[in-house]
Amino acid sequence: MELKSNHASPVLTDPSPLNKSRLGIHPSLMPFSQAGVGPSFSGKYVTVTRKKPAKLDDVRSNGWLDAMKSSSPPRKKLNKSFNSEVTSDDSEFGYCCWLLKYPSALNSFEQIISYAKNKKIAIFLDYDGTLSPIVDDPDRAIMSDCMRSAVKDVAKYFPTAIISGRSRDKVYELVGLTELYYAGSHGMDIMGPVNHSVSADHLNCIKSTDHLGKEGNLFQPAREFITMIDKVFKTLLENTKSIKGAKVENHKFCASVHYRNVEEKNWPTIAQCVHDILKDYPQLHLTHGRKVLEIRPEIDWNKGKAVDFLIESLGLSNSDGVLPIFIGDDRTDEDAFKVLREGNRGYGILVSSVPKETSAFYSLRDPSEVKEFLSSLVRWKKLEEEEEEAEDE
Ligand SMILES: O=P(O)(O)OC[C@H]1O[C@H](O[C@H]2O[C@H](CO)[C@@H](O)[C@H](O)[C@H]2O)[C@H](O)[C@@H](O)[C@@H]1O
Repeated sequence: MELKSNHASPVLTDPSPLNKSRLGIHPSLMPFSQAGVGPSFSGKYVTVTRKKPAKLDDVRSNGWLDAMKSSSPPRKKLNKSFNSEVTSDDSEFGYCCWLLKYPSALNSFEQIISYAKNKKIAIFLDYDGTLSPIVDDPDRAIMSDCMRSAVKDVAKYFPTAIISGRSRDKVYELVGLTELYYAGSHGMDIMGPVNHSVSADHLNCIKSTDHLGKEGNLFQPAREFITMIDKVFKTLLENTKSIKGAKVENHKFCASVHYRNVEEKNWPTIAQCVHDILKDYPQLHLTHGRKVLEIRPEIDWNKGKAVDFLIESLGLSNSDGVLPIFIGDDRTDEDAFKVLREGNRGYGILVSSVPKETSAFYSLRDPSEVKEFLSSLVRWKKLEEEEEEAEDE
């Protein structure tokens, strides 16, 4: 592990960004071009040219199981050379070493705000594992009242959006704050501010109204897939119903199969169910989340593109005076971290209590540190505004 600190400038070299094969997806299941294969959709972002994946008899051989095992960090790891459990002191040491590369955003707060001075900050937040702790039952991933008020406060000072893997309706129901923008299904369902130039540029972007009747720009680049995802969801529900602990969710533009509560000996069966579905739908592909397999449309769209879309919608693109900050904990958040890092544009902050490979720039240990970070931003901004007012008087 490289121990050199990288916190001298907001964005440095990308530490070997994650790619599909490293996420455990066998190359034979990765999308590749073959003209004329798959339906032709009209949307600007649909790039369905994938051939059916080769038949794999055993999901063990294609890397899915390895990816499933590593998809949420174990609390303790075995030290193979000594055949003993790594002590918590060892884990803490490993975490401290990792912090040199991905410094705590709390400890680096002064540095962050000195870079943010005279810039307009835009905040992008993931939900699960970031605003709410990871729990066994996805329906019980409740955000605390103090986190809700921290997010509400932050939205008073900075444009703030939630970008979640859940459906937009579900994440709105969980967060319940009208002052935010919401993107569901990993950014495939965005309700952003009205911006006429944006809707003209993007197909599938229409004027719409939100839950409270407020007008916004609704962007759904995978609209054509709604019926297909619903069908896939129903099949998954049927095919996994005998697997104890399995849970399937329909997020409208993607479907999730949770195996957190499934005995590990049954994980191959879960993987096989998902694998069998993907064989029938070459227009869809797999991504791995935290103890969850997700089936998504094969379109060129992700949380990173959603961040770009929202920045543009907010009228903040093409400006050096903008500092986007994305806070997330999941592999799907890496797309957003990469967009900010590669464009030298802002800060990705990974929420993790264990060392992880990431394209984020800073880290926070858990949702309670996320809350502290958001509150610190609010305190700093308030003070800055008070000082400006005092100077004007
Ligand atoms: O992008 P996110 O907002 O982080 O959503 C990602 C997934 O979050 C949920 O699952 C995860 O959190 C659950 C509750 O803590 C946990 O039980 C599960 O194991 C995690 O994978 C959600 O249920 C998924 O559909 C989202 O894709």
